[in-house]
Amino acid sequence: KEHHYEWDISYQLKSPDCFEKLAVTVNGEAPGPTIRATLGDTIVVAVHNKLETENTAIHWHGIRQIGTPWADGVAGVTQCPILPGETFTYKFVVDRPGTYLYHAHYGMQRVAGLNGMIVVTVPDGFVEPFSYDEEHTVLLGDWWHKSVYEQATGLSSNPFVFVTEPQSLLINGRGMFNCSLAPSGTCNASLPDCALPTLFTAVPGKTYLLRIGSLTSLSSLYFEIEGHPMMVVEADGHYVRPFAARGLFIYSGETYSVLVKADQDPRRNYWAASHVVGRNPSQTPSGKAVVSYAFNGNNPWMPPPTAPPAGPAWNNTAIRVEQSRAIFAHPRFVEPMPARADRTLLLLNTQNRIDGHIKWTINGVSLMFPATPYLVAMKRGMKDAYEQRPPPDMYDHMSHDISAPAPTNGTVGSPVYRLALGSVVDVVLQNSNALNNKSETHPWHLHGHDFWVLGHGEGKFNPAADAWRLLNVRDPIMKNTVPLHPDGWTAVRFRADNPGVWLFHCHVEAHVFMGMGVVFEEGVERVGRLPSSIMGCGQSKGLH
Ligand SMILES: O=C1O[C@H]([C@@H](O)CO)C(O)=C1O
Repeated sequence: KEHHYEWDISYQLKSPDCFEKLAVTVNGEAPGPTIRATLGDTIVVAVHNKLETENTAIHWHGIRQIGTPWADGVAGVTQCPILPGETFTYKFVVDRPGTYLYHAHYGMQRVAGLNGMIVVTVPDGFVEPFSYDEEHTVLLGDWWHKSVYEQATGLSSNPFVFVTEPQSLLINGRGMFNCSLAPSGTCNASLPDCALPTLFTAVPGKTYLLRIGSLTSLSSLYFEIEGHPMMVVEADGHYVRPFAARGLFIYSGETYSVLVKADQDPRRNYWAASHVVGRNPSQTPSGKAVVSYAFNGNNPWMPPPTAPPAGPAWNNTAIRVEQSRAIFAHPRFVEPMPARADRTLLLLNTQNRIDGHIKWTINGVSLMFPATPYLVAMKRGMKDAYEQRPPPDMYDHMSHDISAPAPTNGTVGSPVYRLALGSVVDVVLQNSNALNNKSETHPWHLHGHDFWVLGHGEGKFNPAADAWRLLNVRDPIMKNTVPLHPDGWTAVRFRADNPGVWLFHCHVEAHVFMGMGVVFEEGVERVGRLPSSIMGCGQSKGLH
């Protein structure tokens, strides 16, 4: 079945947390509509860029784009940006059930609000390893009152100005900001789109599947519902060995499905809350929504009688690592993993000062996209369109001290890891201290593939020692996004079996903007004829 959408992308004045601000919207809405389809369906989205003065591109996060690498939606990697006034049509197949996301992938535009969810259901007759009565989608976000332009300009300025912590956390596009903190006239609790929090209704006794996704730009979150524990059953489109939790740590770019039973006192309402973890949340109030039972006499708009839950200690890294380590494939859905890798990349992130600018580098290289999208440049053999020298597979892991800021400068460039088609690649992400002497959380997202999550560890991964023995090769979960925790490492394995050019990057919008990503290529010669609609910029001018 084909699903057709016509999307007008435009700026609109929105006040999701009562502060009025320009937001990039889909057909006037931010977040955009949820795309719903069944396994094997084709999605066709005609994107009309009505931003007047700004380009756009939309990435379908978690969709592997098998055979359609030009539809991945990353401006600079898989296509030229969509210019104001232009229409670009994405067409792709949803080939695995689960919960996925979409968002802008042009500069830092995602910060301005263009995001939403994709729900792919199983076909009739397919039995999932759990059951439920109804479902709700829960899209988590963070929100700034500064414009995306101010944020991007600060990051690329000398002196460097970081984006600061978000003013609000959003749940399905709604947040709560204390207006008394804002300059008068900018914030008003009676603005129509801010007056009420998101309401989730529940029928007493029913079991709900919550499809939770995070598209925060910076924040790592903990999501919980007062008095209602969760059973985690799906992650990034893969069934997990179910585990119970009071709440869920979720990182930007991840999705989880959890089961929640509506078995509490139906005569009152309950808070659902998101809290910042991993960074100091003192500037960011928790996100709040309300769970209300459909029960005679219960008023859905009555605030819950209790104080919202406070969430865990934001700086307790250990409990977050513990959750990461508790996620395994469901025993009946273990995807067989190749026993060993053909190639291992040890990728160290450092924060560096390059020509007076603060950048993130991976093995010394800060990624900057070339003017010609990689996919076009590589398929057409435009060798001077991007850096030909490959980036390093390893960093100097013997001598590098991860608890000290980077001692050396890096370079800014556009090199590519060229992977043999069909080969198995291990990637060990290694964290280190930024220039401020702190190690941060970095959720890494791989385009075009899922990876097996081999493990998370503390300190420095040492390939020569017995670090490999710590890895789970028995029932690793597959995901497309995984956190790299502070002061630690994360190891993943994937099969480079999807011809195309694929970004692998930190999903913190400011960090990828500062260069925290790498590009993989495999089998680009096997990619079918490129649509001319992805061309028109850089050396592909005139090929449009
Ligand atoms: O990328 C970042 O820059 C600042 C700080 O590290 C500057 O040194 C910060 O908190 C980030 O997440």
